[in-house]
Amino acid sequence: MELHRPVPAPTQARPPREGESVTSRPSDPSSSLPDPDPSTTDDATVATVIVAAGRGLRAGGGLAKQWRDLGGRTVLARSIAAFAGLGPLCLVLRAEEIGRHPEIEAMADLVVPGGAERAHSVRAGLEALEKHAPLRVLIHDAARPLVPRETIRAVIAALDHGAAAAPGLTVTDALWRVSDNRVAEAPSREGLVRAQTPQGFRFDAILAAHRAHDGPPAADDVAVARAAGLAVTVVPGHEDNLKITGAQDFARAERILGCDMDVRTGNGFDVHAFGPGDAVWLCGVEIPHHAGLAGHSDADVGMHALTDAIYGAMAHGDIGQHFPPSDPQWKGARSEIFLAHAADLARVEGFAVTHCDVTLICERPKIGPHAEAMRAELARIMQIEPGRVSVKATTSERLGFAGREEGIAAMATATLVKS
Ligand SMILES: Nc1ccn([C@@H]2O[C@H](COP(=O)(O)OP(=O)(O)OP(=O)(O)O)[C@@H](O)[C@H]2O)c(=O)n1
Ligand SMILES: C[C@](O)(CO)[C@H](O)COP(=O)(O)O
Repeated sequence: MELHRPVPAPTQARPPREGESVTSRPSDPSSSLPDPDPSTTDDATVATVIVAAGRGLRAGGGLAKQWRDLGGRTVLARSIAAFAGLGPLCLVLRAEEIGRHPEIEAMADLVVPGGAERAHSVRAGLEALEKHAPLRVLIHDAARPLVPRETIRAVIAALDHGAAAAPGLTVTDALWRVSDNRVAEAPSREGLVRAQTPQGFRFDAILAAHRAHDGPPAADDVAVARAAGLAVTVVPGHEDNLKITGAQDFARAERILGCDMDVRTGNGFDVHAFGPGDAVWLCGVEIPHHAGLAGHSDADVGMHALTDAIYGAMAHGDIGQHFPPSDPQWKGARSEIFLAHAADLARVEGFAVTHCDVTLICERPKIGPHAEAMRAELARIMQIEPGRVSVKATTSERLGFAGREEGIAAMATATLVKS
């Protein structure tokens, strides 16, 4: 057994105060425990055992599932990290694997060898924690790397009122018993829940229960607790808290983590020269000006840059390819048609435009007073929220064609996400 980092000072369950009654239900040995003292029920008094001594045979793939990568971190590192900030954490590994992954072991306070069955591994972890005398303990499968913090908190909170608590998920599908690939029976799902971990206990009660347990090894610690007469409270589990069991569960976990997201960025740039006229169209807003912008369409330079950014993110060419200037039907066209086309194409390909940012480069007209209207108009055309659209402007310090007020330039970026 190795000790890697200092653990909090042992926390003892306090004896009842003078005159304080301790209610006791004969069928529930847990109720003979004193109520937890609020002053000691902070997270530091909750120890954790993470059992990672399995072989992961059902998941296949050679390497045991707890050592495999899941979105850039091992499954085991994710499971340990989920319990950060609580009390001492004991990691249970197969004896021959101890010392092979120092960076993972360093995340734990104690590392101990497990046994042939999960129950043996849990027992080894509990025995190792005894000297730290935690008030409560959480026992968690390394194979459940995506356990949400809210699930952990719900289990800990339930231990304020009882000796044992565990997360469960209501069974929502009908159940079948199958024989020879045929439905032989449809058992009732009434009152059934799917058991998850972490399963939480008053430490002394579960250690005693494991020591007393005989017969075939139990599937989980709730079974051990119940065999010892402990009442177990069920708190809401979470669909994300899947147990990686078969090979297909890695893909499911990656989907939950969002690892399969396709994130694209595109940029666009456009310039239009000033010409005759008394207004310019910029980002869908008409602004009175002493000149117009020259172009085949309405010459909305900002909207063109943004449209090209969206096409660029999808690697679908540019406006010129989709709406050739040589085609007379686009003469004088509203640029709204181009932007709506690019946004529709993105939707058809499964992308959401999650953000875009347009910068107009000109001395005049002043853009600030119109920026909000431009954001609203671009958002309307793309059918996204205005909060995802940014419009800003800069001068070029009177340098170059924009500085000499010969024309207006615009640049844009667009971020597209497919999940
Ligand atoms: N002797 C064992 C068996 C299992 N476990 C742990 O208990 C958890 C739940 O077990 P399971 O999903 O069944 O894991 P494996 O036993 O590794 O999988 P398999 O049955 O497919 O070999 C896992 O984190 C596993 O590492 C353990 O610590 N010691
Ligand atoms: C403890 C457990 O995660 C509860 O659902 C589960 O029983 C352990 O996995 P196994 O496949 O039963 O070994």
